[in-house]
Amino acid sequence: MQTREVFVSAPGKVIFHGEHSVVHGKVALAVSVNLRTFLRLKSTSSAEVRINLPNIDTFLSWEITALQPLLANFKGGQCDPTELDTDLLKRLRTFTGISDDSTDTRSMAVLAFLYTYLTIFAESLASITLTVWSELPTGAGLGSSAAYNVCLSAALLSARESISSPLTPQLESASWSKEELELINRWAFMGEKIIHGNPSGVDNAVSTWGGFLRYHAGSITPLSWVPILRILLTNTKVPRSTKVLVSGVKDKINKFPTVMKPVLESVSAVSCTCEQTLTEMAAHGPSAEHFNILEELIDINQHHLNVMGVGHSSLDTLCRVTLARGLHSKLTGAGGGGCGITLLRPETDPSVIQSTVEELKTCGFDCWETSIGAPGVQQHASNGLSLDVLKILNSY
Ligand SMILES: Nc1ncnc2c1ncn2[C@@H]1O[C@H](COP(=O)(O)OP(=O)(O)OP(=O)(O)O)[C@@H](O)[C@H]1O
Ligand SMILES: C[C@@](O)(CCO)CC(=O)[O-]
Ligand SMILES: [Mg+2]
Repeated sequence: MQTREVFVSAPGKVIFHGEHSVVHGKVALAVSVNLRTFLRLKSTSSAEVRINLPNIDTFLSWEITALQPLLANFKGGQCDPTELDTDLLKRLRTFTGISDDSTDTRSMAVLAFLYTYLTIFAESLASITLTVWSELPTGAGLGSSAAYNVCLSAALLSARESISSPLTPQLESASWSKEELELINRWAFMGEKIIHGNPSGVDNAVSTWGGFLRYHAGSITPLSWVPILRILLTNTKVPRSTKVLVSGVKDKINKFPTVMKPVLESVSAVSCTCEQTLTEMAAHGPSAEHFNILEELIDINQHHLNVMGVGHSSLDTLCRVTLARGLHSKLTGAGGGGCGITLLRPETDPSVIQSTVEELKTCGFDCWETSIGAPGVQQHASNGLSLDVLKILNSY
């Protein structure tokens, strides 16, 4: 391994429509946001692997000689992952003392990291230190797990020289080829399986590719023709676990298949109608009627998500406060708390936005206007990062 230092970053996302249904093969529409996770990987000579995760107050290291036996029965040489190696994951759980039903933040982050590190470096475990820091709230529906997994995969694959280093001396930031991005995405999906249990793959796809995507049963279609949309993001700060919520929806579908399947189908139709409307808006210019349709679709989907059991009283509050000012909101991501999105119309008066944000803040929520369509995973030169981010990444 030649690498001394690698910097990468990957964005979070909002799901416009299709969360949960997408896990069951339905259509979702999602877009990257301008909040990113950053990672610094450094080669060391300490004969250990170290991970610093300041967002979750986790700073751990393992001796390479202690990790090596975990690979004893490993089939090895996996250069393109398709399935999670459940034997290795089981050995990792025993090694770390993390039980099968554990969903706590630190356990999930550590398992995903060790699994990705061991499988990528199986042939020769390298001495490295990784520091990951994110602008995204952890576990709030904005794809923090996907951005984490995409950064891990990109940095580890790059350090292992399984993918190139796209940076040239003239560039501050650069991305990889289509084939290399596909590999990063597939590896990140393994990490998502560890954190989400049964992920659809939409979150890691958006974090890898960036932009606005239609996602359907593993097939990713970038939407290049979309109008400029203004979105208010609200974090209710109610903690939740995507894994637990996804598994709750599955239980409900198994219990009431004839009741729930039409709901999933209807959400899929909402995604398709939304896509159609966005395409028309981009082609002919947005009209008030287009915005009426987008708002109605938001309301319909929010009701469906409540039917799936992933609503929360904090999200009801968000919908009520915004609707009182004529604005429409829905949860985004796995729900159960976490974040919601509110669509702003071009004619929405700035004073209305300001008073909405103020009232949401008095409810104890964080609320801000976000910009969407950020670039996907990137490698950075140190001068391609802001001084603030660099200071954090270099302080461990
Ligand atoms: N900055 C980070 N540092 C360490 N671990 C992180 C970080 N961001 C995310 N994680 C890991 O991802 C987990 C959160 O994943 P989860 O899927 O529950 O939420 P999310 O990805 O933010 O929301 P959603 O999946 O609904 O978009 C955390 O518990 C932690 O294990
Ligand atoms: C709830 C879900 O649909 C989206 C989480 O952002 C889960 C997934 O697609 O993996
Ligand atoms: Mg997640």
